[in-house]
Amino acid sequence: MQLFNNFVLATKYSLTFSRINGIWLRNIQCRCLSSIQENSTAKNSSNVPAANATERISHEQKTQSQRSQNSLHIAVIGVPNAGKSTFINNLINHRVCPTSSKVHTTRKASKAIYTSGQTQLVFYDTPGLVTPREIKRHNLEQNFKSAYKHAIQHADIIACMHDVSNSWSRNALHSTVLETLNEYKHLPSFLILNKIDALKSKRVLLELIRVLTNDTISSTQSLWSRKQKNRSKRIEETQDKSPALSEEKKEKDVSWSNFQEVFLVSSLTGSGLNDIHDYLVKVAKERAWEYSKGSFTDETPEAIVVESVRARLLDYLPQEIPYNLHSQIEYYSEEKGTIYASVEVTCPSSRIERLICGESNGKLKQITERVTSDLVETFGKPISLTIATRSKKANESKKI
Ligand SMILES: Nc1nc2c(ncn2[C@@H]2O[C@H](COP(=O)(O)OP(=O)(O)OP(=O)(O)O)[C@@H](O)[C@H]2O)c(=O)[nH]1
Repeated sequence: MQLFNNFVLATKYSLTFSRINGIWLRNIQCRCLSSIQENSTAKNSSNVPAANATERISHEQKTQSQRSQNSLHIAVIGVPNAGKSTFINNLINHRVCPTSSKVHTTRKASKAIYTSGQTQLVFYDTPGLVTPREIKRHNLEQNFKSAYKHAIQHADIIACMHDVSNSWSRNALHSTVLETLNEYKHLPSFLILNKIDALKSKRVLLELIRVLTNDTISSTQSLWSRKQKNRSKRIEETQDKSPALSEEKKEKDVSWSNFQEVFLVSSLTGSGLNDIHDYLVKVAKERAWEYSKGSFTDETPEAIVVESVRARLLDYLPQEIPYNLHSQIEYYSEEKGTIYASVEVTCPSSRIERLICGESNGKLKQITERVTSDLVETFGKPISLTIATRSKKANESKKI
């Protein structure tokens, strides 16, 4: 449903193309979009000394309102392509994390922030959990594996995303996921069975819940709304018992016994996301917000532009080719409410560069259009984007 909304929003943009100095520019005017706000820490404002009575009152009011603020930091983990970024974007109803149909779209842990009522949810979108072999195969950065650790260390709870659409892998939690859950067993965790829309028969889900939770959560229990009453008690009990559990009881190597809850969702269609939202709001901790109300991410706009280009290159180019490209920002500015950005994509050879550009630069134009509309959704502002390709060997560049 949320995707449909995005589509409706997208139809409100008027699109124009212009070619300046041989460069295709696509200017998108959007009519009714809110603007993304700069991140600023709300926390620090409590340290400002009140200079006079009025300031003191407003300071006290602020402190009072901070006292009633809740927040929760959620690390979303899972194997590559499980749907972590899609889940976060659709739960917070804002396109913050780049997504693609290929694995390893997310290369570093980034935050997506959602504030509703008194509660601020901070999601950590983490790179897919990988083995050293996969790091080599997909030319991943050396710090790829440690990126999610940094995220989990700052999390209050772990959301474990499991793709049920793949009949080969759905019957077991991946070894990297189990290793991570075990390493951070002091943190509460919950299981998300994602992509249920792709299942022909939902009956398989009951057995999956049984197997993946080691029979500790039954399918009827997994409906969160039915067990809210026992929730707090159970979290405390599990947290106390976690270390002992791991010593006394050996986990089956496909399951995890300490999940607090199980949710069945389709991140793509939005089905089941409201239940997770309500659950997270309920378990949020009484704590002052770290970000101001309008913040959606802690990423710089330049980084968002580059990552969005990278994500669409993954979508549009075959096999391993996009993994060998290097994208970097050439230019970024904002003038009169419009973003102007240029990204350079370095290709390993002119053959690959030709492949990206396509006949008469048709493919590069398509990619540029797609990234542009992604970025309009993210920033809520018109954007004029240029993607330039350059071959490492030929040292010449093409621009669209
Ligand atoms: N059918 C279906 N597809 C989904 C769902 N959620 C995500 N996808 C698709 O799965 C693919 C991967 O989604 P991402 O959100 O990029 O996955 P990720 O886990 O962040 O991937 P990495 O960056 O590799 O870690 C995309 O093509 C999504 O459209 C879902 O609920 N149903």
